[in-house]
Amino acid sequence: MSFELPKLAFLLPRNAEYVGQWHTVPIGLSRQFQAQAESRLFLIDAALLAGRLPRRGRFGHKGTYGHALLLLGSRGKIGAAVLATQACLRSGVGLLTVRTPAVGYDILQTSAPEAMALTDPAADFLSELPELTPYSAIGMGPGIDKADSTKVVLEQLLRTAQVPLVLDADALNLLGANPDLLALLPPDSILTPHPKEFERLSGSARDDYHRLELLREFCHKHRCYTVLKGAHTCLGTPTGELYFNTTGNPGMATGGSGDVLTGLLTALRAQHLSALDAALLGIYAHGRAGDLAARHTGEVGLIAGDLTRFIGPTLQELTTPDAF
Ligand SMILES: NC(=O)C1=CN([C@@H]2O[C@H](COP(=O)(O)OP(=O)(O)OC[C@H]3O[C@@H](n4cnc5c(N)ncnc54)[C@H](OP(=O)(O)O)[C@@H]3O)[C@@H](O)[C@H]2O)[C@@H](O)CC1
Ligand SMILES: Nc1ncnc2c1ncn2[C@@H]1O[C@H](COP(=O)(O)OP(=O)(O)O)[C@@H](O)[C@H]1O
Ligand SMILES: [Mg+2]
Repeated sequence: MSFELPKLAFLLPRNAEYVGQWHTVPIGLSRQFQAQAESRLFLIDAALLAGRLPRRGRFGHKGTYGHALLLLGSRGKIGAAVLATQACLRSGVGLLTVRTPAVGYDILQTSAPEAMALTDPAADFLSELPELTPYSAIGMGPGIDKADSTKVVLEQLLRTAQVPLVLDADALNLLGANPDLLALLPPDSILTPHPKEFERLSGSARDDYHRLELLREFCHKHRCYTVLKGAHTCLGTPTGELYFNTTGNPGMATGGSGDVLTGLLTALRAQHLSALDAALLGIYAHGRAGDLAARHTGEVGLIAGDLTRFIGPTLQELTTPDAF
């Protein structure tokens, strides 16, 4: 018998095998999984998220909603920077500053005039960390590439940041290639690897069940929240819970979808949501935006930029449940 993974999480006591995004799990392992995970498996659905996203106060101003810094892009991958920037802007942040290499300046200022551009002195890759004092959360990764100068920026960020971090893409690959940097990870950072990036961070998994075990170990060891992305994105927490997402569709299997998630999560962290609330809301809203977008474009025609247009309605839906 086979079940989609989210349903499976609650059926394991009776059904010791599952098939889903993570394929088939041997019967013994499923029992072991169930035994270990008793009551620490959750679905990310609207019910779980109720009350987690505060309404905007009548007298709120841009200072109320935080100032995010995004470190993004390299030559040829400024598109990733644009996508993360637009998503961040659509996710309620009060102010956004974007750091790209110089090659990104004109593109960013044109495609996202609401964001401030704080251009790196280097032409093609990030090479210097800016002053961090103004910011309430920092996201780094989409499109940055793995230049030596960018590794130095990441290390400086990990050593000096006093505010929540969201790390994605080559920020994760640089951590994987330089595991000593993992010890510098500030507690409650959010990491957003897809399975290949997660493999670079924590080694290869024997099977999909083992990958979830590695996820648990990784989050515990590094005191971080890790968003293992896929068809049923799974959030691992430092305390061992696993949360499986229920939104999203295969139309989101298109370049840049993950860059959008980085911008969204950074905006939520900048607004002073806890790492857990930001991760749960961000994961769900990202998939839900994909579902709303697909109603307009179809799954086949969906592109990552479409997601950004539906983040607003999705977050509205989560703050005012009766509005739709
Ligand atoms: N417009 C722009 O500027 C864009 C810029 N971008 C930027 O490019 C950079 C490189 O990012 P990247 O993720 O494409 O490269 P990489 O780490 O080699 O991983 C690719 C491999 O991972 C795997 N894989 C992925 N998902 C999986 C899953 N769910 N389940 C299983 N496997 C999965 C899969 O491996 P395969 O199965 O093919 O062996 C796939 O081939 C990054 O900085 C990003 O921000 C992009 O966002 C695009 C738009
Ligand atoms: N089949 C799918 N169903 C639902 N969501 C998906 C599917 N495929 C990919 N996604 C989502 O799309 C995003 C892809 O992220 P990522 O691999 O980092 O892409 P990129 O680096 O191109 O932006 C993730 O959030 C993932 O959960
Ligand atoms: Mg990615």
